[in-house]
Amino acid sequence: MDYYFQSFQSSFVFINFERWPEIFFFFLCFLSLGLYFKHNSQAINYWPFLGTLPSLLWNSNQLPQWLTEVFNSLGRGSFFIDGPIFSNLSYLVTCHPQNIEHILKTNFNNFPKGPDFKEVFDILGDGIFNVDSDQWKVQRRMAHAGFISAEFKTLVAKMSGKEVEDQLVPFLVHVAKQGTTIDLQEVCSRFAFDSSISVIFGRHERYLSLGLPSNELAEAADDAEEAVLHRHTMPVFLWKLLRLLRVGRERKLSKAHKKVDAAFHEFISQKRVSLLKGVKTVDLLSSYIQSCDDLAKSDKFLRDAMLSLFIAGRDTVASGLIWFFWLVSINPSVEMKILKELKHLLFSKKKDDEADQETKWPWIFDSEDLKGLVYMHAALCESLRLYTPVPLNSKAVLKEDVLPDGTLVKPGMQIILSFYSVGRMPWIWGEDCLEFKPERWIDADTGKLRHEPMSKFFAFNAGPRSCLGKEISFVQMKSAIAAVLFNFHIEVVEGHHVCPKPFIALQMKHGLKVNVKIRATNK
Ligand code: HEM
Repeated sequence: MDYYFQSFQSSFVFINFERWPEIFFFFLCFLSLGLYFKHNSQAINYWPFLGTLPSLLWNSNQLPQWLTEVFNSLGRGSFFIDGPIFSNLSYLVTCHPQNIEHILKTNFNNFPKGPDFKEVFDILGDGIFNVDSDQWKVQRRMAHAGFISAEFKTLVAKMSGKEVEDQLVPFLVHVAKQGTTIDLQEVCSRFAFDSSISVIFGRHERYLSLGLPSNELAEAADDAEEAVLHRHTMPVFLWKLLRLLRVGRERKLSKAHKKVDAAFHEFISQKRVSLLKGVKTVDLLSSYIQSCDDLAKSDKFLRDAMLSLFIAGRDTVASGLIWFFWLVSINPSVEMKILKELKHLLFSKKKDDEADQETKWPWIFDSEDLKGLVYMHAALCESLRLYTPVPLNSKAVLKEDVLPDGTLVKPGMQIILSFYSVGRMPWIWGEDCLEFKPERWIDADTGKLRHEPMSKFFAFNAGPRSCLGKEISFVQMKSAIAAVLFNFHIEVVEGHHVCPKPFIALQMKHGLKVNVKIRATNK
């Protein structure tokens, strides 16, 4: 025992304490290299001192794809991203369906959005996306009341049909006749903007029309979203400093903020006036104002609430549509099956004496009829699975908890739910997970939609905070899809490179350049 004590003492003497910084440095190097070799996979690197932060920053422009690569290379559904030593920065990233279910449903109260989310998305104010607990409950109750009203649902169906008939289809007819190449992503984005404004404010903006007019609100929203996204690619202190100094994208954001505020305050005051005059309109803003809730007396409350709904509806629907059109264009057999289903629907609607008559062109389907189309629904779900419009979601942790896959999470930690990766894991969807196969949603025996895939499909979130606009977004997307595919043939320009660009919703980095051909009239 003495011997050990003495040798311990002598080694103590041997260490020159004036050189402790070097010793400490070498100790850290040793530790970090150990971690580097222990944890490194091809897709993620644990750097000495810096943790995984360099990998995260390096891949911040293609986060959903990179996270998917890491999951695949590690061969598991959860991993940690750690910041530099002593930084306290720790993210758990997961795509494990049971973890996601646990976080979004089973132990919902333990995983709020947290204050960081609100800080980055400060432009949304106290809208539904930015709030937790009681504030969220109030917003959810008011929004829910608007969404479930039968009158509102009827109006959405009517308005979607009208936007398709009066704007989308005439625009494509013109393009097809001119033979010009267009960016279909821009068309989808304009269509979604108009749909969103009509559902929320009952207004017809006609952002999608010949000549592609400019629109201050749409452009301000784009600028704002781009700047908010940019905040994710730099340390918090840096974007806060840029905000304080009002330079770069932060300057753009502040200008966009003012423009959005001005437009929304104008829409709100006009709506108040028209409701006072007794003009009856069915839209979400009217439903909030007429709710008689004290909160609805505040223009600031309405501005925040409507802005969240606007962002929720515009970007997601545009994203859902563009990836669908692209996937269908490169999978002609799927396109044929959708057309077959549409033709069948059309002929079943024709009266006996009309059966032999030429079908009027362009043909616009009634959105109510589209609800029953199994194959189209399956194809749309399949496209949302592969190109999930909201690729990532983030949650904070209140109390320590163990997730179903055994991962321990602690207060202060941030969790990233990678919905994009969920759809691309062979162990979740099978070896053919990267293939566009609507059939996986259909029961081969009954020909009906299968329920099982829904348990691992998080495109619309899940649990108490699941998407309130799911039903109306299907109505809007199906109306557009049916009209576009039935009346036109979309050809992607040869050599056009398609790759995802995360925006608030998943977009195409280079847009989608297409030529539009008129499809031969169907009898
Ligand atoms: C393809 C279309 C859509 C997709 C994929 C989608 C997806 C989602 C997702 C993932 C969330 C959770 C977001 C979060 O927790 O941060 C969400 C929430 C929400 N969505 Fe959608 N959405 C779509 C369309 C719409 C539309 C058209 C509206 C309404 C105009 C809408 C209204 C909402 C609302 C109000 C919430 C907040 C729910 C809450 O926090 O309680 N969504 N949506």
